Amino acid sequence: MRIAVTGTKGQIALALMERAGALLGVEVVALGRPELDLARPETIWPALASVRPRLVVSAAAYTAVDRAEGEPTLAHRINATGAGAVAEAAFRLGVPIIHLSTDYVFDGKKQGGYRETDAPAPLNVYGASKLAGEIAVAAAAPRHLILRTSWVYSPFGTNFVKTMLRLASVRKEIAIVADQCGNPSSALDIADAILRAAVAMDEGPACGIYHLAGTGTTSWADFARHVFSSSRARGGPWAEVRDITATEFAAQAARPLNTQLSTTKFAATFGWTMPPWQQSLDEVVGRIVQDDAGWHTPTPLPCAAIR
Ligand SMILES: NC(=O)C1=CN([C@@H]2O[C@H](COP(=O)(O)OP(=O)(O)OC[C@H]3O[C@@H](n4cnc5c(N)ncnc54)[C@H](OP(=O)(O)O)[C@@H]3O)[C@@H](O)[C@H]2O)C=CC1
Ligand SMILES: Cc1cn([C@H]2C[C@H](O)[C@@H](COP(=O)(O)OP(=O)(O)O[C@H]3O[C@@H](C)C(=O)[C@@H](O)[C@H]3O)O2)c(=O)[nH]c1=O
Ligand SMILES: [Mg+2]
Repeated sequence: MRIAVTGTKGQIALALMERAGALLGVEVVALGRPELDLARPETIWPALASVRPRLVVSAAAYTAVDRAEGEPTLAHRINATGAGAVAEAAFRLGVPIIHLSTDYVFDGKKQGGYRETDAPAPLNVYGASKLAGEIAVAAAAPRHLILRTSWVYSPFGTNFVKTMLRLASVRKEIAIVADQCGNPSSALDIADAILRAAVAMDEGPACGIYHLAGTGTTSWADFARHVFSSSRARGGPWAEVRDITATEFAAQAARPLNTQLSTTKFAATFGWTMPPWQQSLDEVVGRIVQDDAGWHTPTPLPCAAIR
């Protein structure tokens, strides 16, 4: 099965390529700028048509949550109009689409886990643009899965885990928001889930919105604490975490306080639950610490070795 994924350097696109690479008979073709530019919808059909995929995974997006507050038009063009054009192209090709969305479509005021039937009410521009994207995708492509995930981290690209390890290599203590809760999700686990859903979509008419996230809920502060204990155990950087409130952190974009996602619908439909976040995080931290010699104090090389 040939899968086209949007975005060439995104976390989920790279994770999908890695995970599909281990499977016989699955090929992933990544499409990104300049050939496929979500901000230039006229590029989308030619790029996707040239690949002739059996399934489209729509993973590229404008994901800079704070920057989006100052660029609402661009965020909507990419995350809503662009996503809709990808879905239109999938429909025209006669193939299903799996589109990625976010926990930030919710306002975070619910106690407990959000279900697919709960009403979205985004607090920030990014969340509003992604909600508009969900609506555009569903309208353009009847054979769609919209997977809302959250707090994505991986060995790839930019994410909270890598930011924390970089900060810890230069700071002893880091102040981190402790009053926002959610489900950290490994992009590698999400890729495994996408591949399962892809097979089910190929065989039947699965469609609709599904929540898909790591098992277990935490705060950003406790998430960081776990990153540091895991890194420290492997000789990587670590720092003390000081709890602060979101109000104290004063980010540009408002963020929801609780976006725990209930994943029972995905589990019941596709027979798959993501592992506990701590387990997946340990694996990812291990890879980051091992891969990046920059976290360790460099050992000076003897002159002979340099020559
Ligand atoms: N990161 C997270 O915590 C979460 C992400 N999601 C959603 O999951 C999906 C994947 O996220 P993730 O892998 O983390 O994303 P990343 O931020 O890692 O990557 C985003 C990708 O989108 C590409 N992109 C941005 N603008 C355009 C454009 N105009 N045209 C084509 N490509 C573009 C980027 O390209 P380039 O590399 O060239 O910049 C990059 O490859 C997104 O839909 C996101 O909204 C949902 C919940 C949480
Ligand atoms: C860097 C840093 C962040 N924070 C806070 C800010 C924020 O409340 C929280 C997380 O910050 P980030 O900017 O990494 O996370 P953010 O960009 O809000 O992450 C979101 O990205 C989008 C794409 C999604 O879809 C969401 O699911 C979610 O993962 O941590 C600190 O408290 N201290 C720090 O030193
Ligand atoms: Mg961010």
